[in-house]
Amino acid sequence: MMNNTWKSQCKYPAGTVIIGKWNRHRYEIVRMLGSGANGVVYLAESSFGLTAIKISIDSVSIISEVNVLKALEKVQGSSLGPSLYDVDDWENGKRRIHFYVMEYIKGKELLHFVREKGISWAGIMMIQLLDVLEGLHQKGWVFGDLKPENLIVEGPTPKIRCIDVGGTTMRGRAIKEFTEFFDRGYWGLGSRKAEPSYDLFSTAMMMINLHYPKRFVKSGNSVKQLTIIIQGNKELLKFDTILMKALLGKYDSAKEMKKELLIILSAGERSKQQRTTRYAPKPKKKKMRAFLETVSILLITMILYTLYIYGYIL
Ligand SMILES: Nc1ncnc2c1ncn2[C@@H]1O[C@H](COP(=O)(O)OP(=O)(O)OP(=O)(O)O)[C@@H](O)[C@H]1O
Repeated sequence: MMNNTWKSQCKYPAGTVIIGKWNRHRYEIVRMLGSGANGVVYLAESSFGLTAIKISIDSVSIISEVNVLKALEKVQGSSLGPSLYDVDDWENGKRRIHFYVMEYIKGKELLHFVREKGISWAGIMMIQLLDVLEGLHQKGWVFGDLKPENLIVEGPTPKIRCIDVGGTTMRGRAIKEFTEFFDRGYWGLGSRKAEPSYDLFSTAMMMINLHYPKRFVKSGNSVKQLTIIIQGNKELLKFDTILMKALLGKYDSAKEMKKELLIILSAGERSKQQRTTRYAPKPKKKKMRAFLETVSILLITMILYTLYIYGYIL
């Protein structure tokens, strides 16, 4: 983990040019995107277009994140993490800096997106996430540090993407990075062993967080506390059974959780449609009848007219 002195030494102004020692690609810093425990991320112009470049003095953390990005790319059909473009070192006169270059993911943080577009998007985003998690788990990985800040919704057709893969851990090992609110160990509801149920717990906590943007701390019996929280929100209550199952580690796979979530979401859609049909005025049927009448009259008139012409000519 980098300390603050190292972090401040990884700070560069806009216009700084980074040239890779080995691959010789050139990157011009546009601005800082953010900094984490292991490095600083910049937006940079390059021959790849606009990219995000993560720099660090810690080669081990860079290598380990690069390995995770490579593994994520191998998950069939998944584009959860950013694509990896380049890995290199930069000698800037003073010291050697390690960096990797990835796709710049432009979008809104999950919490902002749901706040802006409406809470009904929360379930849809969770379905997308569960889909990707299933692929990831099958490849032997567990995401680990799932939280809304790490998830970005991009594109005109909203798609969930992840900007921090630092917590991704091989199945069976101890989770590398976590955030208390989303960590089942903190809530006393399971271990920090990397297994699918760890991610599913975090997914359930994320769903809770989307409905309760102000996070809360553990107080007393976790199961009781979380049950009261879920039941205290009308929207969240619809997902009661699924959330409790995920919190208690009752799902073996993301696929199973996704299936049950889909059923709840589609039942909600159906009842919404029924409500609209029941209360909406019914001018459509009348319009249709009038249209059919006009068509019949026109047809009959045309037939009579043809017969008349035919008779006249004869
Ligand atoms: N590929 C990317 N596209 C767009 N923004 C990015 C990308 N990668 C990182 N960022 C931005 O840079 C910030 C820092 O990212 P980084 O992965 O270093 O750390 P973190 O997620 O904040 O913390 P930590 O790694 O300690 O959990 C992110 O919060 C995000 O705003």
